[in-house]
Amino acid sequence: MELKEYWSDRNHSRDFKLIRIGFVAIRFRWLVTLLIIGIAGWIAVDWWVLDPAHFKLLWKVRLITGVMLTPLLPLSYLCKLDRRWMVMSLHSLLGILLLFNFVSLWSFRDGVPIPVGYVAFPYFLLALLAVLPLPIRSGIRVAVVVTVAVLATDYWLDSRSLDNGELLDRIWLLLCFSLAMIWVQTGQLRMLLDLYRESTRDPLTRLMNRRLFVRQLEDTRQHSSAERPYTLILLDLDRFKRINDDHGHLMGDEVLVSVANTIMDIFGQDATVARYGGEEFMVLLDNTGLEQGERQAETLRLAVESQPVENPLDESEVMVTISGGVVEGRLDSDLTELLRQADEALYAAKSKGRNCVVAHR
Ligand SMILES: Nc1nc2c(ncn2[C@@H]2O[C@H](COP(=O)(O)OP(=O)(O)OP(=O)(O)O)[C@@H](O)[C@H]2O)c(=O)[nH]1
Repeated sequence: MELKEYWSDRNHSRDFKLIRIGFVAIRFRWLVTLLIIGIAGWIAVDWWVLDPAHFKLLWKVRLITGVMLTPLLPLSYLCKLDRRWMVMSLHSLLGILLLFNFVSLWSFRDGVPIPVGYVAFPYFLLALLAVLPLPIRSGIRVAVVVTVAVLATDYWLDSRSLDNGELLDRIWLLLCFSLAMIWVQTGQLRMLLDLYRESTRDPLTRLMNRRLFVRQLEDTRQHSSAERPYTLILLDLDRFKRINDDHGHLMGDEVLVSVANTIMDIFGQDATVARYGGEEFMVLLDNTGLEQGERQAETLRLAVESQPVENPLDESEVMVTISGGVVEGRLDSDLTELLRQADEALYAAKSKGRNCVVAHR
């Protein structure tokens, strides 16, 4: 769990960014729907508590605000596609609501007592925005925008409040609500990150699982070109059942973790590595042709062969080897066919006697 993951979405993977934005978009849509109903529905309360002249002005303000918020509903569907739409939608929401806050408070400028629903609106807004799983940096931005707008509105409409303790009181209250909002938002983000990890990581090796790998593969395919192919390496541990049978499943697990670590040592951040099945691993090398991929698979095979795995129970060593099938993909590749070809190449490597790499040509 790293703090920087909570600080900014720059530290999130592309896949998680898309998932989070999708989640934010759904909550945003509900938020806007509730605000439209709430702001327009409040007309009934105003009719009850305000004098007729004041009511005549404010019901129009409320209705116009509701109408201004409505385009944000279809916009929220675009948010799922691009982060910029999300940022624009959030800014628009804040802009419209803070303008509503300004105009409605302005209508009370003649010394008419302000009903609590209007005084509390900015705090209510901060509480509502807590439902969005935003990183801390975005939460701070929202809090600063709301705080500055509320204080500017106060100053503009009632500069008297600067002379007494009211200003300090407001700042203090806004700070408390802002901190609570950021705290809840971070909690939501953490929950989302935890759920994402649970559903995309293999618990034993901590590599990504097959589900996420297939999504990454599709993403790589879409960004590939004739000059920029990608290569898949399907790896399978040789005679792994025998290791389990001879040394126990605990040792089998130890071997899987050790091979996963070796793959990560060899490829590091340059590749997408997944535990594809029980004793199968998949490596995706972006911007890599077949020959280069084959060479890298061979380097990995040698590394695994030269690193026996120590049995934690009796400190004996177990020799491990892997076989690999290598295949090159293009923009127009059918991924199901590509995976079938990788499987075929792996099968050929097994048939050749194992502990070798075969490329599909
Ligand atoms: N310890 C352990 N074993 C696993 C795990 N997942 C799958 N296996 C075992 O992996 C073994 C795979 O065996 P096989 O498919 O027969 O393959 P193999 O013995 O490696 O033989 P070849 O692939 O033909 O070289 C099975 O015994 C599974 O029980 C796991 O998470 N931990």
